[in-house]
Amino acid sequence: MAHNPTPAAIEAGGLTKSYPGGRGKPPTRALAGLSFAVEPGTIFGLLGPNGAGKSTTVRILATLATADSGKATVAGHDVGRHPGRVRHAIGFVAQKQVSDPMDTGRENLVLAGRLQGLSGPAARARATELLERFSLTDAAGRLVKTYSGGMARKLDVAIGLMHRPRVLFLDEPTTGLDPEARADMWAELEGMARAEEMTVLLTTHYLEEADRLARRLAIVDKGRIVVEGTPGELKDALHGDAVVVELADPARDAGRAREVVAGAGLLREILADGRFLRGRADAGGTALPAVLARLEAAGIAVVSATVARPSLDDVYLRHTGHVFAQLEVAA
Ligand SMILES: Nc1ncnc2c1ncn2[C@@H]1O[C@H](COP(=O)(O)OP(=O)(O)OP(=O)(O)O)[C@@H](O)[C@H]1O
Repeated sequence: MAHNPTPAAIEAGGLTKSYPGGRGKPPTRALAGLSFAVEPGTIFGLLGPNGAGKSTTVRILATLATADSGKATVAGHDVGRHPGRVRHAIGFVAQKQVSDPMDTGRENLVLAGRLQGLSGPAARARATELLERFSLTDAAGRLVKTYSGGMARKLDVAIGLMHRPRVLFLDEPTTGLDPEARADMWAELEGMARAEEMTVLLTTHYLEEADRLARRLAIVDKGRIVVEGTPGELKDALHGDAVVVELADPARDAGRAREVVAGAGLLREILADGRFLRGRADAGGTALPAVLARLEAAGIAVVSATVARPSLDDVYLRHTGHVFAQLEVAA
């Protein structure tokens, strides 16, 4: 008998979506045939700059928008045919605050639970559990308007979890948070995903966030997925470390330095970039001393030299052809 693999918790196949341009302008193509699948119980990251199509994808999967073509299932339900079943199985944490600032944290949670169909005692018990999980117990009785941005964001995530969804959509959970609140949120989300055994689809425009939280991630550019894999796989596929040498007198030496290094066969993809000579090597730590020795022998002075493992920035550049812009959205 054929082995029946575990069905994906989220499956998107060939999604397309255009928005009308208005005033005779051509339509905006937000999704141009986007496909991916998420294994149950894992965090999957959709990574891309503003306008790449991440929110549109999440809105279609959460049944808040319809695709022009393509197919999607969430928790085994077709989003087009059974939107009610999908809604029952998911939690959706949008970018906008959903809690009521004039209620306490606990009141917000209990009300959300009641709206989602929990009994009073069940909603109160779940609220207590989630307040504890997100380190909000001490603030539970305070009005949300007194919360910091990070606390309000954590409360929003807790609201999305009240009915124990099997799949959680998190749309840019740390946009607008300061670095300390962001790090705190990452730690909370890691613990939450483990404890709740949920599937999480996270959209983000922070490379570091995807690297830290996602088991697998896909880079979205212009409405399609350009590459997908674990953060490690994507970085390893770049083959080798980045070696960077800063020249003391680039105007005089850059061309010759490039020739010397290329001639020795120590680096590949060599690029003279202003003061810097960049290249790749399988083992940067071994290649660098040899590169420096050759340059010294050729009388070329060096100011500094570094070896770095490839980062997701390098992955992004390789697959999209442009540098990742870390766009900060004002809170
Ligand atoms: N309601 C709409 N009407 C017209 N165009 C839209 C609408 N929503 C999104 N778009 C356009 O579709 C494209 C994809 O937008 P989308 O919001 O999905 O991207 P995103 O990657 O989520 O970006 P962000 O990080 O800003 O949320 C963009 O060009 C955007 O301007």
